[in-house]
Amino acid sequence: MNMDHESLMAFSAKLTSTIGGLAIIWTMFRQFIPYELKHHLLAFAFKYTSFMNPYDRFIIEEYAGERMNRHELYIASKPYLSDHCSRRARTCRIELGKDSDRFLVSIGERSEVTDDFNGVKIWWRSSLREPRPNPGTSRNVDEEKRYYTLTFHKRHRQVVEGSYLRHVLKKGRAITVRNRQRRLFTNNPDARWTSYFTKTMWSHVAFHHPSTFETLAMDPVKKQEIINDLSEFRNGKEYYSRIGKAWKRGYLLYGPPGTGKSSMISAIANFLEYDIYDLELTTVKSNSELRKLFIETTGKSIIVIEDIDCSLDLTGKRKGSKSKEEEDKDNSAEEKKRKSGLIEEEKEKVTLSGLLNFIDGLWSACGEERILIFTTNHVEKLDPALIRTGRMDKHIEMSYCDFESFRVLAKNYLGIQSHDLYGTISKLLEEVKITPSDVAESLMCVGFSNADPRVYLEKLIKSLEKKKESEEPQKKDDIAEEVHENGNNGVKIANTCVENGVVQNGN
Ligand SMILES: Nc1ncnc2c1ncn2[C@@H]1O[C@H](COP(=O)(O)OP(=O)(O)OP(=O)(O)O)[C@@H](O)[C@H]1O
Ligand SMILES: [Mg+2]
Repeated sequence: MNMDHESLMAFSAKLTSTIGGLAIIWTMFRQFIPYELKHHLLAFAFKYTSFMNPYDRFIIEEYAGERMNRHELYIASKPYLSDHCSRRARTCRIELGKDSDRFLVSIGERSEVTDDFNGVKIWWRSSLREPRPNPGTSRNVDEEKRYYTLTFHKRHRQVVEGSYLRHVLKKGRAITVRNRQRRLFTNNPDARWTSYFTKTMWSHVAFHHPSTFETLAMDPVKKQEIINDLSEFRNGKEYYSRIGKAWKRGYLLYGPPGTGKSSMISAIANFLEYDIYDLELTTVKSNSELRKLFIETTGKSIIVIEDIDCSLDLTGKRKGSKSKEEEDKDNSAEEKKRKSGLIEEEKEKVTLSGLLNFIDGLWSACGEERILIFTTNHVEKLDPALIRTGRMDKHIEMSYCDFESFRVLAKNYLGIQSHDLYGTISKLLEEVKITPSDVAESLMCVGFSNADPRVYLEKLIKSLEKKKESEEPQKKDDIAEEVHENGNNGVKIANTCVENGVVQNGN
């Protein structure tokens, strides 16, 4: 025991003197060796050590090149490591998973795990590079950077490069789809790019909307057509690349307020399991801001612009549709504006042509698997250029409640498939225009789960009858107008029609 202690002392004395010696050599090396020679010696030492070191390293940074896009491999690595290796990590990060019923474990910052791929060992390390402070200012020179380092034996380089990274990407993406909590993004008017790197144009919340195609009241044939269209789109990656078209699709939803346009968007998002980007155009200041917003959207997402007719002045101010005189007038007005500097301001504004550029122009070149949905209550107000086929691939009309739609709502709200009052309701729905939203209002029975459906169906009948009565004078007015146009002969015919409750052309 005593002997051991002595040898330990001797060893530590030796170590101290060796370190001291090395320090002296290093100081002499720095001070007395000429720069050129020093450079050559260091290069040689580096070559020698890397020759002796049998391990290679790959670095996967969070942002590749431009800070606009996160590196796909980096994004996929996190779920991959959580799923495959987190059990072996000493420091883990815990998050609440989707539906809040289980925890997601991922490897923590600056921790290491080992992966095994067909007998090849790969060491992963997650790192964080702190931002460098800018002396004299409160700002930093750059941003913090996250990255993974993969270390593996040189002889496995081909396997890692050839198949392992692809395996990580594929598995990571699949796990992301399985685990992901869908999000609802909104463009935040206060989020300005104070720094090019930090500000994101979108803020988000978890998306939980219960609307599905099952709960959506509309013509069942039309509904099935939409479901098929969406399924084809979701599985259409190869098809789109074969025909040389960007993997994107545009829908225009139109119809009166309360007919289910927003409910349809939620149903589509739930069906496809996509995120939603709700783009509020009125807060977008310029076309360049719009471009940044579009570029920041991710795949598997729906970009929604609601009430498109109210968001922009979409009346086409296109050349060609104007006469020579009008164009001359415009040109002189533009000249005046240029002089007063107004033209610069206008250039910045979000315009119809700016929007159209993203739909089928430059935006098509970046990103894929995106659906663009416009909604409007006044389809007739839209510029034909905005809704021409190819730009908006599918036009879907959401209309007033018919009997089929009522049946869906009655099933949703009252849990019934049929009732002896259905006949009366069916007849009234043929005569009265009522939105699904108003029908839903009558059928709502919050907190009375045992309530008799008859009570609510009768409530609906009452509101339909009331609506019918209020519509009668309008119908009479319409007929009177026609009669006025058709002269005396028509009066007799029209009066007879009104008395019989029939509305028809009085010619
Ligand atoms: N087709 C429908 N199927 C099921 N529920 C509907 C339907 N239409 C309307 N509703 C009900 O009415 C409410 C309002 O509908 P929604 O917001 O989808 O209408 P909208 O067409 O988007 O109206 P707006 O044009 O005012 O935005 C919904 O919350 C939903 O409960
Ligand atoms: Mg809506």
